[in-house]
Amino acid sequence: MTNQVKIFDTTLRDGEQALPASLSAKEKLQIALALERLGVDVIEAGFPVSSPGDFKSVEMIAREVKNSTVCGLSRALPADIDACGQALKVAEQFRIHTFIATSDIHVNSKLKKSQDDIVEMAVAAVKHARNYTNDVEFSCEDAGRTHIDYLCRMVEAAIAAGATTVNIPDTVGYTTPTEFGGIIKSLFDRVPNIDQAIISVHCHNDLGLAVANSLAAVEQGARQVECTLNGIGERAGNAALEEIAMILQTRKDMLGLTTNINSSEISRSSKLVSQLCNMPIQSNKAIVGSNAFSHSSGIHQDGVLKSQNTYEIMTPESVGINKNNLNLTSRSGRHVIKHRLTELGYTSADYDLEAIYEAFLQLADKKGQVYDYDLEALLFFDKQKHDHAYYQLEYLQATSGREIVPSATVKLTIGGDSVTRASTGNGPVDAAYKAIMEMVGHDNIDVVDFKLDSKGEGADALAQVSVIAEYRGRRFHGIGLATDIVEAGVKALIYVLNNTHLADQIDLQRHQQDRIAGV
Ligand SMILES: CC(=O)SCCNC(=O)CCNC(=O)[C@H](O)C(C)(C)COP(=O)(O)OP(=O)(O)OC[C@H]1O[C@@H](n2cnc3c(N)ncnc32)[C@H](O)[C@@H]1OP(=O)(O)O
Ligand SMILES: CC(C)C(=O)C(=O)O
Repeated sequence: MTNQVKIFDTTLRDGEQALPASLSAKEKLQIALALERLGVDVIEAGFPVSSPGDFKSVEMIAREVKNSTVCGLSRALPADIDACGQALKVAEQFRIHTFIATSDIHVNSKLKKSQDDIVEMAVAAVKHARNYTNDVEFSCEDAGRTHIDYLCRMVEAAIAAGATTVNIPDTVGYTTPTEFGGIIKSLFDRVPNIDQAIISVHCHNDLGLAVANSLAAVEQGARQVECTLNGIGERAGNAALEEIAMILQTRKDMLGLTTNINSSEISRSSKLVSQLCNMPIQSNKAIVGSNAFSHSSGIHQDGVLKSQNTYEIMTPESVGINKNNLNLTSRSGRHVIKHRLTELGYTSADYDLEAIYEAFLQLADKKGQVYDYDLEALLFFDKQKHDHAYYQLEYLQATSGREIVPSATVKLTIGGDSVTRASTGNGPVDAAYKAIMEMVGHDNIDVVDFKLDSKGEGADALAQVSVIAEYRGRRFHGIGLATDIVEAGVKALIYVLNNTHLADQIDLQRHQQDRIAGV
């Protein structure tokens, strides 16, 4: 048996299921490219049949990603599998992942079919997927609560039908490590054709055991782990990729296993996901929490100063965290910005130095000192900027205070034309939003959530606003970052508007294609 464990990342599929609003195709692509740099073997990019937007983003990722296998999920239904095949066919290497539940509770109460019917559907689905690719994964949903005899029967049938990876999910995070490891061991002991497929695991964190269960499975021979960055996913989430990767790397002495993960990419990939998904990382989170490499008590600090490994079992650098000792201010030049970005793990292909430097100077003039977080935020927003964004903010002035009516004047570029409006409201953000909505003419956008966070250190922190808005029955997420709260709020709304505009365009294209096809 190989000592290589494949890392199958499902941040864009199971992870996205946990978000209150979908990511845009562009955001998903940004995450997919980060996952590729991180070295994941398989990127589960989405569930193509679920919506035209998901189909498009899977197709876009399939086209752009070259060094990881791109995968799409489907129920055990021909139409779902066909959607995967269509969306993925542009990829250099792709996998179709099909699944059906096998536990009594799901078979009887949800699928309402017999066990024989379910085996038949699974076999037919795997065979159908093999018409598109030789790389087919089959999952027994809720395997953790499936009777072991039936699970063995299903795994054997799926492999005989052509599944090259068989995944054993603990869908509801119910099992304990000894129990889950035991399930994997039983499969290896009892399924006669098991060596013809890779056994994979997909553990949820309902009892906080997702990583421990995945590790127990690997110790029993599983050679693929499904996981997500920062552990995001349905309910309490999935096994955290960064924890699995660093356990295997740090305890190679005991486990003797390797992965293809380039661990120095972990920190910035994790930040990107946290930022785009608006899912803050708890400070004591293993590997990527802000306290993961901080030492606060005297005995620890003394130990670390004498020898870092007294209290650090891995170095911050090994996960891409670099300690900064250069102060970045408006007196800094391009060289130091480039140097710092290189230290943070970015290459010149990741940014436009002139654009970043200009944004940096503006920020430094307002803030004095610019921290790593600020620099990464500038990079992040630079990447977000579409050169031809339909809606762009040109000018904003807002007034508020006691005993006056809050008002705002906003100038936007809309599809290349400049438009200005002024409005009043119950606060400056409300006034600016009213002015924008009037210009945009959307009375069907409903802002359902507005969250303000401070990002960075102390009173110097930047304001980050996250907005969720409903538009034509779907939810869109936007983020805005600025030294000024009103500006951050306006940028977040404009971000949403650009995403709704892209979604409208995808729908329009789809209608045109349907019309041509005579549907
Ligand atoms: C454990 C997991 O994470 S599984 C992945 C979860 N992800 C998603 O659900 C993606 C988002 N979902 C969607 O967009 C929609 O639910 C769709 C497009 C997939 C399906 O929508 P609808 O056709 O309206 O069906 P709906 O979601 O209401 O119900 C699911 C149906 O699929 C059936 N089903 C569920 N799993 C499977 C499966 N693996 N194979 C075949 N059928 C299945 C259910 O029994 C139900 O069928 P029924 O209508 O005959 O009762
Ligand atoms: C579809 C499968 C792999 C899944 O997400 C689960 O069982 O949790």
